[in-house]
Amino acid sequence: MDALAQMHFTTIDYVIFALLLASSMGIGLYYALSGGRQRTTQEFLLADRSMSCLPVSLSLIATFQSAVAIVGVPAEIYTHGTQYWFIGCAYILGLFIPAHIFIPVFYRLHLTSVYQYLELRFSKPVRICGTVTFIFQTVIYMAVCVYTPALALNAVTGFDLWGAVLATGLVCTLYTTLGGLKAVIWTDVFQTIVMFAGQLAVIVVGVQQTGGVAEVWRKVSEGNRISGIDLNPDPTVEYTFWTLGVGGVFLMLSLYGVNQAQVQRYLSAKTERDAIMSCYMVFPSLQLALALSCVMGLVMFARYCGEDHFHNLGVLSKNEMVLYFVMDMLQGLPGLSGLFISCLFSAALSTISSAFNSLATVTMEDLIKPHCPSMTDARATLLSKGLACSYGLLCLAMAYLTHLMTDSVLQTAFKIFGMVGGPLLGVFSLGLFFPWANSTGALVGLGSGLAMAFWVGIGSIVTSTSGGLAAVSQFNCTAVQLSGNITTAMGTALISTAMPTATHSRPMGLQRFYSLSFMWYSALNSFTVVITGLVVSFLTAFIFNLRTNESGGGDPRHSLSPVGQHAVLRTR
Ligand SMILES: CC(C)(CO)[C@@H](O)C(=O)NCCC(=O)O
Ligand code: NA
Repeated sequence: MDALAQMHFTTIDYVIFALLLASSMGIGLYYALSGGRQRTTQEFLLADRSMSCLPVSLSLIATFQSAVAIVGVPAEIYTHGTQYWFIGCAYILGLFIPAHIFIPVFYRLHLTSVYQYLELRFSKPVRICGTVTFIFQTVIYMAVCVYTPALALNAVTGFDLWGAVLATGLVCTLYTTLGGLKAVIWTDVFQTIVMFAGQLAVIVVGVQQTGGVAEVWRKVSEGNRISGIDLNPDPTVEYTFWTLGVGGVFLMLSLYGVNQAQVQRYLSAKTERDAIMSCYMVFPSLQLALALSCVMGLVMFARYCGEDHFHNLGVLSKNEMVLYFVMDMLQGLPGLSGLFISCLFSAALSTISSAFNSLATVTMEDLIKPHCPSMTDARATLLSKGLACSYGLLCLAMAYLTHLMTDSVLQTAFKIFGMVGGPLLGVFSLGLFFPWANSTGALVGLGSGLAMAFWVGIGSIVTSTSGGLAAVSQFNCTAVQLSGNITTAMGTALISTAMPTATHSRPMGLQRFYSLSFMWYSALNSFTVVITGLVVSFLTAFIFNLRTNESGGGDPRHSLSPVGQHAVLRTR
């Protein structure tokens, strides 16, 4: 670890990092003191529904692009090759469907919380269950998000772990509480630019130091990192075209279609057209973000492939590789490591600020307001600020629990999205696409979707076969790296990658079910909700019909009242 201990920040690096935090605070203060001064819930939670499409779109990509993706994707490319890049295909349908199906419905209903839709379409209990599920999902996700950059920074530079967690958590809590959604969106814009700039700078310097684009290309192709399209239909292989391009669409729908954080941004747009445009504009920026992190993984591979001192990486986890690479490469270039650290923290801040604001929104709109109909808007605004602040503090507490994290935060995030976001996508799809689905169906469906999610999810953790490691059959540089003293997860990853596929025994029965690729979690769990929901809706409608017929008739059409409700919803 000697090489690691030498890595330190210069003053200019600290200044750049401090500037990031200060500018974010500044934007928060500006929106606390300008406009309506955050005195109404309309302004605090929905930015007065006055935003244009450009800031909204940059804010949309910032929400789910956290430090998890910045450190996770390059590590994934480094160990598995470029197959992961095919997730870019899922962005097409994953954004087109929200733009033309979800946004028009939610925007025209003039919602504040997306869960109001569930009450209008089904019933109050469905709305509450949806909200609680969302709160659960977001709280664990944001804990991972605030912890990831702090942990990486601590491992590589010795920077105090809890100092970094506290700095992010507190700064973010402050500007979110002061400036409301306007501050959240405009800091997202600023932070997205810093994020792109940091990644781009590292790539440019990395390519230069490795000897140019041609040299990088030669090394990654010799190391077999450029993957062709993998059409293997086996659903237990982590990354194939099917898991990424098809399973990924459901992941994208649960994030960009029905997640409160994103829907709230669509709703803050000044017109429906702006909302749809912003969704379209996410496409190029998200492709850019994906390309930058994939290329970073390739450059990282090109730099370390076959180098002796690289065995140092063996003592790092997958989550720390990128930062090690960056600090190693940028030594002697003051300012650049500060820029990259700012990039990591920008990504994290923009994600957790969205989480705080959306959590405050749903708690206020779905859990508190319905019980206090006489509350004044001034009171509600004050309470929302208190909620945003409390969720910020809760996030710090949760980060403390994230000690138990697995070795890949990227996979952890995808599992959270699939296990909890998947069932939510299912409930909304049930309501939107199946007019005859009823409230009982939705409730039982959501329950079974979550049960299915935790069955497979926990099964995969217990048997720890989740997807296995898609073997890239030849890995030229492995031999050199394995000579180091490899004790940790990343070492294991390399060993498994290097293992010939033949020795990798195929799991059978339940084992096979548990080893389903986590990229399919969203699809599996949302389908479970829809199918169970439909079956239960038919059964309950049938029983209801029997009863009304027994009790001497009544109009059988009454049993189809959900259709009526749906029609009302559509014509509003
Ligand atoms: C969710 C996608 C695929 C698209 O936004 C990407 O941003 C990503 O890989 N996110 C990982 C989770 C995170 O960065 O927190
Ligand atoms: Na982010």
